[in-house]
Amino acid sequence: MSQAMMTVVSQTEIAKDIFELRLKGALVNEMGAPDQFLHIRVPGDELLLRRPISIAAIDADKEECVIIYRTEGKGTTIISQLTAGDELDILGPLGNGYPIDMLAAGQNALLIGGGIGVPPLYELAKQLHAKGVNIVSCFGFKNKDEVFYEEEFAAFGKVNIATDDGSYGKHGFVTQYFDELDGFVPDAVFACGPKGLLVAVSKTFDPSLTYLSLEERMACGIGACYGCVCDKKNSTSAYDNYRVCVEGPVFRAEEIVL
Ligand SMILES: Cc1cc2nc3c(=O)[nH]c(=O)nc-3n(C[C@H](O)[C@H](O)[C@H](O)COP(=O)(O)OP(=O)(O)OC[C@H]3O[C@@H](n4cnc5c(N)ncnc54)[C@H](O)[C@@H]3O)c2cc1C
Ligand code: FES
Repeated sequence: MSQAMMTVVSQTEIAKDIFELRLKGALVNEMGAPDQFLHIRVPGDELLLRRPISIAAIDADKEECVIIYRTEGKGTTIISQLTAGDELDILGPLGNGYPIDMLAAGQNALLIGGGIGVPPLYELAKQLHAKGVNIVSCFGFKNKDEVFYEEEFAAFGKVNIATDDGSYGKHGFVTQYFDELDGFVPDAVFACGPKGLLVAVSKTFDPSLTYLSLEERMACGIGACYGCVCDKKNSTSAYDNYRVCVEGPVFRAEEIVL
């Protein structure tokens, strides 16, 4: 983990309020595991706390990486105004990403994402595909305007999409369609998205084979403030919990209480 400046290569709005930001810098050489995150200092003097955003793609040859984020408040709105050549102060890469060593060529991985939980699954899909793992992706979005990266994921396997209002793909929550996987039996399940989605995933699939990426509000991002704790299964005291920024953001479903 280092703190360094990275340069904006490009910024594109790829769906409603969803931005794809490509960054360049030596920090990319430290990136590896899918779904580690960057802790970004928002330009200007107004906002003290860094904002955590997952790494969506790593291009080591070009020393570039991609983050994809939704404008939620002041911080992400300021970041969305950056253009090529601007610089960002980044701390990272932070956290433990999705493990992939336990999967071998020919095994099956199911990727499940909700909204802005989809981006961190992209680097995962890339790395699993390179290993020869079969991939099926199931993604849920609010509506057609917010759908993104369908084609990019389709390069790695089948993509099922559902929208809350039925304006694209299947109608309803993506979690309603887990029994329509056409006989695809996952050897591991990887999910990222809102808590309701993570709860449904952990109830549906074997929790020892299911990896969930959690999002908690963060302050330090490096384990010092305990601002991001989540409940540990079978914890022995109120102080026996996990810090999402250090022990996570990815946990096996059987390790945590959602
Ligand atoms: C490990 C990690 C990875 C993340 N990766 C991504 C990503 O790849 N793409 C992306 O769009 N977002 C991601 N987030 C969420 C992102 O950090 C917040 O949306 C962002 O910090 C909001 O900052 P802001 O100043 O724009 O909004 P603020 O003004 O700080 O908040 C605006 C709204 O967003 C909510 N919010 C703020 N932070 C979080 C959070 N951490 N989790 C849930 N809700 C939050 C607030 O409750 C409020 O309603 C990630 C969060 C974590 C912890
Ligand atoms: S954000 Fe400070 S311990 Fe996780």
